[in-house]
Amino acid sequence: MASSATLTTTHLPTLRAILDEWNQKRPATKGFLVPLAELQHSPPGEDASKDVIVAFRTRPPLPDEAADKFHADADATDAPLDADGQPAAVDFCAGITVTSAEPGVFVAHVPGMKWSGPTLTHKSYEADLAFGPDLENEEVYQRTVVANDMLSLALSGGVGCILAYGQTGSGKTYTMESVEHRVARDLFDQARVVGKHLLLAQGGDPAAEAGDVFEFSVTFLELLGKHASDLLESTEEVDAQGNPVRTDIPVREDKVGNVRPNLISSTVRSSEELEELINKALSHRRTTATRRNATSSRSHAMLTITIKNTLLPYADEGQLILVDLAGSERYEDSKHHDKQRMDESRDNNKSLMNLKECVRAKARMAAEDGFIPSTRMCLSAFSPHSSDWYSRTNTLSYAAPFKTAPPKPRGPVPYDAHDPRTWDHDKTVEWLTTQFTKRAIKSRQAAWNVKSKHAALAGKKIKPLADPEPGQLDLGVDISKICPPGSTGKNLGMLYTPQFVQRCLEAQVGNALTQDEVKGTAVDIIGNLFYLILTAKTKKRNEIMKSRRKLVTADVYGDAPRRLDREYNDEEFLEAQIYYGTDWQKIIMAAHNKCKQEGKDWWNVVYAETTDAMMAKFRAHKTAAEAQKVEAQAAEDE
Ligand SMILES: Nc1ncnc2c1ncn2[C@@H]1O[C@H](COP(=O)(O)OP(=O)(O)OP(=O)(O)O)[C@@H](O)[C@H]1O
Repeated sequence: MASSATLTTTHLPTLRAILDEWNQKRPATKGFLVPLAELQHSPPGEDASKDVIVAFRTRPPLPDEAADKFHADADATDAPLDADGQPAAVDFCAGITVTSAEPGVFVAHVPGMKWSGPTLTHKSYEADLAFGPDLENEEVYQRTVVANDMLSLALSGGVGCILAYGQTGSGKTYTMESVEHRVARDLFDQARVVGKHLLLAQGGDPAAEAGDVFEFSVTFLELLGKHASDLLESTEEVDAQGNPVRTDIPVREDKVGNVRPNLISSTVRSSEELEELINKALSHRRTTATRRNATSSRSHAMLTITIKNTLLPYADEGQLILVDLAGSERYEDSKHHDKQRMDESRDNNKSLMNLKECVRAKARMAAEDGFIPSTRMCLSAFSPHSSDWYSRTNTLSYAAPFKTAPPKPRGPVPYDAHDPRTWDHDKTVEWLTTQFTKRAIKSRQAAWNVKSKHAALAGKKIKPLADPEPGQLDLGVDISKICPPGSTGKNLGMLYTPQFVQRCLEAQVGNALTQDEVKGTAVDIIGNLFYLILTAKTKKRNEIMKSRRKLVTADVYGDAPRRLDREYNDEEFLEAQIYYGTDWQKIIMAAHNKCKQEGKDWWNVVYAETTDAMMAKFRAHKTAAEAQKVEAQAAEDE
């Protein structure tokens, strides 16, 4: 394994020739399933939204970037020079080719070295969508947010979340800012459409201002290292880099484990107001010129739009969460940073690792539970350059947990009366009928009580209420419309409260229940269903936690050598690389060359042994440094 820059710089002409040959032989690129023009005019169908979507995007090379990437490294002694002894002009060398847009497939061209000379390994990676360098932001937005109906999902009380992850300078901010502006552009129009639909379902006035059905509030959080701040807070003070100095805000956990940063929540009533707020927050975001990116956002930024349905004030609030994560940095990206930037990079990398673990845990839970309640999207951004292959592998391994396969069909699940996820259609209809029957009996009794009271006032007595004949009770709704053929308890459990309420309103028949009664009953019933699901999930989760084997990181992280007896976590691996600096690659290269001479197995034996030894040295250094620190502290205390 050679240093990415060294290997590709020295052997660029050969690598380009191999790439050309591969390009000539490969089949034509597959496009998207639906042309953009059709996508824009056909609203997404019922099943258009997926639970988890992984999208790749690679940007075009920027002017002069290729030369910079290959020659900016002061340590690169073997960079080709021109006749004047200056670094020779370097043309772009592609590190990624999109071979299919949907399903997304892109091929990463990984440089390597054999005795016979440099090699390129063409590794395929799959996602739901892959956006090549020529695609505009509008198309990316249409095919991610619009095609997956994320705005309607949030307006229906659901949660839509997009996380942009990738190496520094790969195009996350470019993509996410464009998504944010387009959400601001479209959200209120979409709210009017959905609002009108809701008003109509309730027999309300369709001409009424449907936009008033929803209330929108916005927060914008910035996380930089261990500091959280509010991007909507204005401040006059600036630091040495010209970035605003903002006060840290407390981040607390509530009783049920939700993390609650203490942010200003601003109400917005129109596209213009939302756009203004987004612009204000983005202008407050800290950026620094780094070697990889002249305007590198050094922080994670999280825009949350919370949507309250005023027709159903007791229902779940919908959320759109758009997260532009700080760029991941390798040693090569960060070695010219000052101490503060170095600390930021370390904290950023650490938090990205932690987030990855959370995503993995959530994805596994969802797969085990067979129940995923929202749409989440991981938008992975990639540099197009051949020299960035290592970071690319890292980004791909980051996206992997998102792609945790949806729960596989495991054959019929045994029926459990206390777990709606196990109910088939008939059992679900039976349960709904019981629920509405209870309500109808209550209403009937209440109506009889009123009549009886009136009669008593008039000195009369009315006949006692007879038990209803089976099947004769007027439930006020058509259950077959609430639970149409094929629909099960699990399907109902995936609806959000407003969606279920709307379904019940549309299923209303006769006069047994007023609209308000249908609404109230629907909210109670879906609440009961959620409660049953939550209880069943908690019970199952506890069982799983008891029996869960220790997770082995090797199956997800990809290329770093793993040994079951001596696991490296990625954070430590990265710290070790920073500690070794350029020596890291030198030691690896020397071991690689020796291994080739001796004809040993590189990947499973020599690479693993070499990194083991380096990690041991790094750990010893860390222990000694800690001890020194303690000693120095003790001396200072004296
Ligand atoms: N699809 C694209 N088309 C044209 N230019 C792009 C594209 N994507 C990114 N760029 C440009 O590339 C540069 C880096 O992009 P951006 O700042 O979005 O990277 P980033 O991943 O957010 O980096 P960091 O993590 O350092 O903040 C910017 O100059 C941006 O304008």
